Amino acid sequence: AACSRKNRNAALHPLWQSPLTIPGGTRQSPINIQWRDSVYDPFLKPLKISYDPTTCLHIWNNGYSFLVEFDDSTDRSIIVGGPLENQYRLKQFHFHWGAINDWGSEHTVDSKFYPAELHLVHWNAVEYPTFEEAVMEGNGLAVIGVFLKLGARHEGLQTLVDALPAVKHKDTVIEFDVFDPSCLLPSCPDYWTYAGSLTTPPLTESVTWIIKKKPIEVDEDQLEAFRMLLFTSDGEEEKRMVDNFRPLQPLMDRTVRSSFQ
Ligand SMILES: NS(=O)(=O)N=C1NCCCN1
Ligand SMILES: [Zn+2]
Repeated sequence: AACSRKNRNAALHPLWQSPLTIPGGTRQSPINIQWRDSVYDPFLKPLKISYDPTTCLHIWNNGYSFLVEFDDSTDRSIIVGGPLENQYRLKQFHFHWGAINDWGSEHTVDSKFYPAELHLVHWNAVEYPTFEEAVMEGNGLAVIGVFLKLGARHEGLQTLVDALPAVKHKDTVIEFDVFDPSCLLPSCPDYWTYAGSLTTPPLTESVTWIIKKKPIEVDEDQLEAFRMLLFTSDGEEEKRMVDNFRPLQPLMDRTVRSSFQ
């Protein structure tokens, strides 16, 4: 239904029943990254990633996406460096994708959508005791975003794709006990970074985004495997899990920095 201007803030995103705009929000995500407006920052360090594949726990369909969750009770899977002042612990990764290949990513680059986007979610366990507390703090989270483009089959992703039929319905889970998510990262070290928010509830403005410049390639069958998941629980009328991305948010008073010239 069309939203008139006056109650635009009351508009809810059909998928998450969450506000399209956070009242007073000044650093919401996702955003369009205008390449020529990003500013090279020579002081940005290389991002250092060290994941222990045995910290992988399970895959579950939470009704928005499918999440691969990790044991974040120790510092065995962490990232450090880049724009970050502390080290951050890996908690989970998940994806956003479209019904067709023309869209699906949350961030865009020069207004171009990719068919899907991977988010690796980390929290600042140096300064905060739990993920739930870190979610409420401006420097609480760091999310690495990786674009997926249509191309060659991705062998590392395939082990994940093979497990998806077991989590077809909302609130289903399958054990997944060894996986190294660094196989899902492009080899190129280049990234953009900016201060933003979670793109699904609680939408808090607690995320240092690190968006990789280069996409990874996946093939059509692998994208189709994402699209056969369901938003709905077993026994309900089936709704395919597609278009689970939040609309673009205003940049406001922010600069996107690049680690490359
Ligand atoms: N798409 S996102 O920004 O990663 N949003 C998240 N919300 C809940 C906690 C994990 N991540
Ligand atoms: Zn996400």
